[in-house]
Amino acid sequence: MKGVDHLAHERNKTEFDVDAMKIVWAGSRHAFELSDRMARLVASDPAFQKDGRIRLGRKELFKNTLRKAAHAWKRILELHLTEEEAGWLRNFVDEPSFTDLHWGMFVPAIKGQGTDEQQQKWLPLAYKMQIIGSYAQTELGHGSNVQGLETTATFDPETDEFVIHSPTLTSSKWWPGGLGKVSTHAIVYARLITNGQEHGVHGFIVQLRSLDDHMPIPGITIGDIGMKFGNGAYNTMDNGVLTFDHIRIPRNQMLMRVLQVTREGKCVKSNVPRQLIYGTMVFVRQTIVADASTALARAVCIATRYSAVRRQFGSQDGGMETQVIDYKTQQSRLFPLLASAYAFRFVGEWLKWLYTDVTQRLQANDFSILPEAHACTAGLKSLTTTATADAIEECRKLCGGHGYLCASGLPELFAVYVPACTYEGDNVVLLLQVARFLMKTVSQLGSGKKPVGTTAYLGRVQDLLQCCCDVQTAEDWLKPSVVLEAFEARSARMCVARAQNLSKFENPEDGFAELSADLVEASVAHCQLIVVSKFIDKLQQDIPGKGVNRQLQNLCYIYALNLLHKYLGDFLSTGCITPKQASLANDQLRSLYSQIRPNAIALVDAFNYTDHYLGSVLGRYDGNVYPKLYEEAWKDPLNDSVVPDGYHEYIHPMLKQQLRNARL
Ligand SMILES: CCCCC/C=C\C/C=C\C/C=C\CC/C=C/C(=O)SCCNC(=O)CCNC(=O)[C@H](O)C(C)(C)COP(=O)(O)OP(=O)(O)OC[C@H]1O[C@@H](n2cnc3c(N)ncnc32)[C@H](O)[C@@H]1OP(=O)(O)O
Ligand SMILES: Cc1cc2nc3c(=O)[nH]c(=O)nc-3n(C[C@H](O)[C@H](O)[C@H](O)COP(=O)(O)OP(=O)(O)OC[C@H]3O[C@@H](n4cnc5c(N)ncnc54)[C@H](O)[C@@H]3O)c2cc1C
Repeated sequence: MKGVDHLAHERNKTEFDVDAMKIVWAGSRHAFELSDRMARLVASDPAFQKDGRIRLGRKELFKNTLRKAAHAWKRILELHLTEEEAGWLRNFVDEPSFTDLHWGMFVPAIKGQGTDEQQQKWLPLAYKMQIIGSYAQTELGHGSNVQGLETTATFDPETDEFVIHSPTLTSSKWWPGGLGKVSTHAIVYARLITNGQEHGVHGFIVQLRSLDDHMPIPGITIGDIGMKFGNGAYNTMDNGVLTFDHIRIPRNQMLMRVLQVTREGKCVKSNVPRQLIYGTMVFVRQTIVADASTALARAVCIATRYSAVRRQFGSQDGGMETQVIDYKTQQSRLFPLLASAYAFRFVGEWLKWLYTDVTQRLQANDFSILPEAHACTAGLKSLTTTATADAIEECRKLCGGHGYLCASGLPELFAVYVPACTYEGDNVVLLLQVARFLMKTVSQLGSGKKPVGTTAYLGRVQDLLQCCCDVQTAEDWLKPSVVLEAFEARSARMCVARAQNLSKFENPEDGFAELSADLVEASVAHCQLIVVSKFIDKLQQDIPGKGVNRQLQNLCYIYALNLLHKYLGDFLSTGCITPKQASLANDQLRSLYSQIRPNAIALVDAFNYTDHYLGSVLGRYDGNVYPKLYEEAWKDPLNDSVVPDGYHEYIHPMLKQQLRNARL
C-alpha cells in the first residue's frame, strides 16, 4: 500500500496470522490466489472504475454497464480465463448486469433441466455468448406462487410446435433481469397444455430477439419495467416485461429432463422428481448464501475501519478523543455483524458442499435428500439475506452522519443488496417452506422414521425436551456442546410446540395458515441452529496459522451468544436456559468483545477487499478518511459553479422580494 497507513497502530495490535486467515476466508489457497489476482486485475483497469456511477442518468448508467460487460468479456477471451476466473472477474466488476442472469440462471437451467441433446445444442452457444439468456418465470400477477403462472405453452401436433401465449395482462412476464433490453433468449416458464390437458408449469427455451438486428421476434412485446430503488444500484440491470402473442417454438425447445412430450403430444414422465423443475432456484439460493457473506463483509469492513478512525468524546486533558470502536455499545452492534460475516461464509461453504452432494446423488437417481436440500437452501437464503440487509443498514448507522453519504459506499450497497430478500423467493414464503419440512419431520417421528442431516437432532427430541442447561459460570458458555444443546433444545421445543398446536386443527392447511407466524419463528430457530452448528464444525477442522483458530472461536461464540441474547424470549419461554444463565451468557459476550477488539481491523483485512471493490471513502485500507471525504465533496456536480444554476431565476428574485417587503 502506498502512502501513510492511518490504521497501522491498529494493525500492530493483531494477535493472529492475517495471511492464514485470508485463506480460511477464501476457502482455500487456490481460491485466495485466484480471487486476489482477479480483484487486482479489475481494480487496475481504468475501464472498470466505478466513480460517479451513482450520478449517472438511467440511459448513461445502463450503457456504461453494457460497456463494462463487453470489456469484461473481451478480457476473459484475451486472457483465456477459466470459467472460475471469469466468474471472479465479473464479481469484482461489481455491477449487476444481464451477464449475472445469463451465467447464473440461464446456463444452470439448461444444465439442470435440459436433456443431453438440449445441452449439447444450447450450452456451446451460451458459453460463447452467441446467444444471451435470461430466466423468465415471474409474472405481473404471480411470483411466489409458481403454480399460479398464467403463460401457456400449448402443443400443436400438426406443426410439432408449442404455442407460447400471454392470455392476460397479469400473465406478462415481469422482473426477469437482462430481459428488458439485452437477452436474445429466455427460459420461459409456462403451463404446459397438450391434447387439451394441463400438465403444470415447465421451462421452454424461447428466442426473443433477432440475432441480426436485435428487434423483437414478431408477436413479442418487450421492454424495461422502470427505475428501481436507489441511485446506481440495481438500475444497471434491465429487469423486463414480456408478452407473447401466439409465439411458435419447436417441440424440442421444452426442457425435457423431467417430462417429455412426444411427437403425438403424449406426456412421458422420467424417473426424475417433478420438483427438479425448481432446481435452478435451489442452485441460485445456494449461491446467494455465499454472496450474503460477501456483501455483509463489505459493510462490516467499512464500518469497522471507520469506527477505528472516528473519534468522539472522552478527551478531558486535551489529548486524543476516544475511538468510537472502543465504546461497548459500538462493539455490541458491530462485532456480532463481523461474526455473522464469518458464520455465513462457513455455512455457505457447507451449503455448496451439500448442493454438490445432492447433484451427484441426483445423477445416480438418488432423490432422497432433495427435500433437505430444498429446506436448507430456502431457509438459509432467507436467514442470511434478511440478516445481511439489516446489517448493511446497521453499518450505515454505525458510521454516523458520514455513513449516509454516497461516498461511504453504504447507501448503494444497501440499495443493490436489499432485493435479495425478495428475489429467488420472498424470505417469508421460503421460511414457510422450511416450516412445512419441519412439521413433516416431527409428524413422522412416531412412525419410527429417523430424521437425518440437519434435522437429525429431532431424533433426540425426548432428551431435548427434558434437558437442563448446566451452565454455572460465564466460561461454561465457551463449550461447544453447551451452546449446541441450547440451540437444539430451543429449536426442538419450538417445533414440537408448533406441531402440537397444529394437531388441534381439523384441517391441517387451516392450521398451517392460522399458525404461520409462529411457524416462521420455528424455521428461524432451526436455521440459526444450522449456522451455529456449521461454525462449530469448522472449529473442529485443523486450521493452520498462528492464533487463527482462537479468533474463529471468539467469533463463533459471539455469533451464538448474541443470537441467544437477541432471541432470549425463545430460550427462556421454552425453558432451555434460566435467566441467571442468560445473564452469564451476556457477561461472556462482553468479554469476547474485548478479546476481539484488538483484532478487529485485521479480521476485516482478512476479507482481502481492494479499495476499488469496497468503493468507500470511509472503508479505505489506509484509513485516510477526512482528506478524501473533503476531496470527494468537491467532485459533486453541484460544486461545478460557486453560484448554482437557478440562482437568477429562483433565489435572487426571492431575496429581492423579501428586501422590497422589508422596505414597505
Ligand atoms: C456477479 C456474479 C453473479 C453470478 C450470478 C450467480 C448467481 C445469481 C446470484 C444472485 C441473483 C442475481 C439476480 C437475481 C435474479 C432473480 C431471479 C428470480 O427471482 S427467479 C424467480 C424466483 N422465484 C421464486 O423463487 C418463487 C418462489 N416460489 C417457490 O419457490 C415455489 O413455487 C413455492 C413457494 C415453493 C411453491 O410452493 P407450493 O405451491 O406449496 O409448492 P408446489 O406445489 O409447487 O411444490 C410442492 C412440493 O415441492 C417442494 N418444493 C418446492 N420448491 C422446491 C424446490 N426448489 N426444490 C425441491 N422441492 C421443492 C415442496 O417442498 C413440496 O414438497 P412436498 O410435497 O411437501 O414434499
Ligand atoms: C431485483 C429483482 C430481480 C428479479 N429477477 C427476476 C428474474 O430474473 N426472473 C424472475 O423470474 N423473477 C425475478 N424477480 C421476481 C422475484 O422472484 C419475485 O418478486 C419473488 O419471487 C417474490 O414474488 P412476488 O413478487 O410475487 O411477491 P408476493 O408473493 O406477491 O409477495 C408479497 C407479500 O406477500 C407475502 N406472501 C406471499 N405469499 C404468501 C404466503 N403463501 N403466505 C404468507 N405470505 C405470503 C410475501 O411475504 C410478501 O410480503 C426479481 C425480483 C426482484 C425484486
